[in-house]
Amino acid sequence: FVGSTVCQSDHFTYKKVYQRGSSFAINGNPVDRIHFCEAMLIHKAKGCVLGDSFRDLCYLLGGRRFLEEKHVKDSENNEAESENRHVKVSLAASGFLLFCCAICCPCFHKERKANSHEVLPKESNSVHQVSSFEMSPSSDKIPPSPFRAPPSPSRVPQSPSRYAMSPRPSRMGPLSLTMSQIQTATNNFSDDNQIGEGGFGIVYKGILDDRQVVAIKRAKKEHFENLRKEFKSEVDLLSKIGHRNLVKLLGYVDKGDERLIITEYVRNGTLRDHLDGTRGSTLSFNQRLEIVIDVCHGLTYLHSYAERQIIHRDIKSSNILLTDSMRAKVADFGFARGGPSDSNQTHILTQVKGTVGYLDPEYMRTYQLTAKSDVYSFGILLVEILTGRRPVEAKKPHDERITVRWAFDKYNEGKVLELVDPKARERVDEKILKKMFSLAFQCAAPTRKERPDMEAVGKQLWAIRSTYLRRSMEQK
Ligand SMILES: Nc1ncnc2c1ncn2[C@@H]1O[C@H](COP(=O)(O)OP(=O)(O)OP(=O)(O)O)[C@@H](O)[C@H]1O
Repeated sequence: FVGSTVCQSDHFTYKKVYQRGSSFAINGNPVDRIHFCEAMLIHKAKGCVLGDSFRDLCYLLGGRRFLEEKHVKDSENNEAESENRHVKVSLAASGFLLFCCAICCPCFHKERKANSHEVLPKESNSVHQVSSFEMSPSSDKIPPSPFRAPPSPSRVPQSPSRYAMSPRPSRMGPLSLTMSQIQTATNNFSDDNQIGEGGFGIVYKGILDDRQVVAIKRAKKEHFENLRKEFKSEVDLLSKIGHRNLVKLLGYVDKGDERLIITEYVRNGTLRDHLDGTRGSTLSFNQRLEIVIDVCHGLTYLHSYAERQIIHRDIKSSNILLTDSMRAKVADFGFARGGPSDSNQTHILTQVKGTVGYLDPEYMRTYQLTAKSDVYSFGILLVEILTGRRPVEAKKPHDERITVRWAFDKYNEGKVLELVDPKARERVDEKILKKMFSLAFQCAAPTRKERPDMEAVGKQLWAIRSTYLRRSMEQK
């Protein structure tokens, strides 16, 4: 069987040979099924109508099923194996490489306008409820949130002992709480105490005996087994870090059928809430600047100053919590993992995890994770905070759906003022805006070598901020 379709300027073909499997090609270049379906998904988001055979082939586009054939294993401990696999993955992806660069690179896009493709999203319908996911090799279980699939313990080798489950109930951090104290603190996990829900489970507000207010994340029981690694990862990494721009771990419970993570309570909602205006007032430019500087400081600490480098992997506006004084704290370390442990290693080869719209396209393509993947997400976040738009806006016209690309086009047309969040309260100097967008595009460059590290980003942000403050003083 040979299937063929043309979407925009791309020609998709696949062949199914009896008892010999299938082969896939885009514009004549062989690619694997994952990349084939990802590319189809991008075109689908742009309005290309797929025939039944293509829909079946990439069954559940926008869901996870078509990702099941990805056989990439976590390989922190097996460098030789991972390098081999890397070669295989790279070879499989080579035909797709040019195509992918063209769609993911805002810089590339300028030259290729006539022949352009959508940037990234695998799940463009995710936009208004962007949620984390991981590209897991196999998972028939229903993911806890639409795009967050549970890991697959059967195929993914358990990572080193730092992720291994302790059979004993364990607590750490300054708090040592019993289950009954937690039940009292949360009114027996009452709905009134519920403050949010994510892929891991429900988050409750708890008030301890000494009136201290805490946030308690309770793993969903139905995904218990699958969330083990995420739980351990979050607890383990959070316990090793301490920075004012990172949510503090206070304790955890790992007993019987309960997995709870207790962190400091950050009471002023998420950055996304503030961008949406659901918290009343809207953010001033200075507040936006200070928030991104805080996030940048948190990430700089994780990447360069923590005991061991930590890559967050899920930087997004709903994971940035704000205090009453509008200082930002990075939360949700469920997908975080240690960076390369040895200085000869440039990257780690691992499953793709993160949130649609914020995911580094190079990591998606090669499975090579470095701290620069966080830099990419930070670039997307920067565009989001300046424009107020989510990374993917499915309800906008086609050419505005991928916010970073829309912004890049406008920027190149010299229309930077049109990019500013209409909810922003003040008019900001165009030169300052240009510097901010330019920095965002550097961070969201298609390959990691083009992106600055977080420390360099911080320096640029400080310089922008001092220019902004100077100009504001001059205007008074
Ligand atoms: N420490 C905290 N203080 C105050 N509110 C919190 C805290 N942690 C989480 N929340 C609230 O709970 C919500 C859910 O958080 P959680 O980290 O579980 O999921 P998420 O990041 O929104 O989604 P996903 O898990 O799919 O990435 C957050 O959006 C936030 O509103």
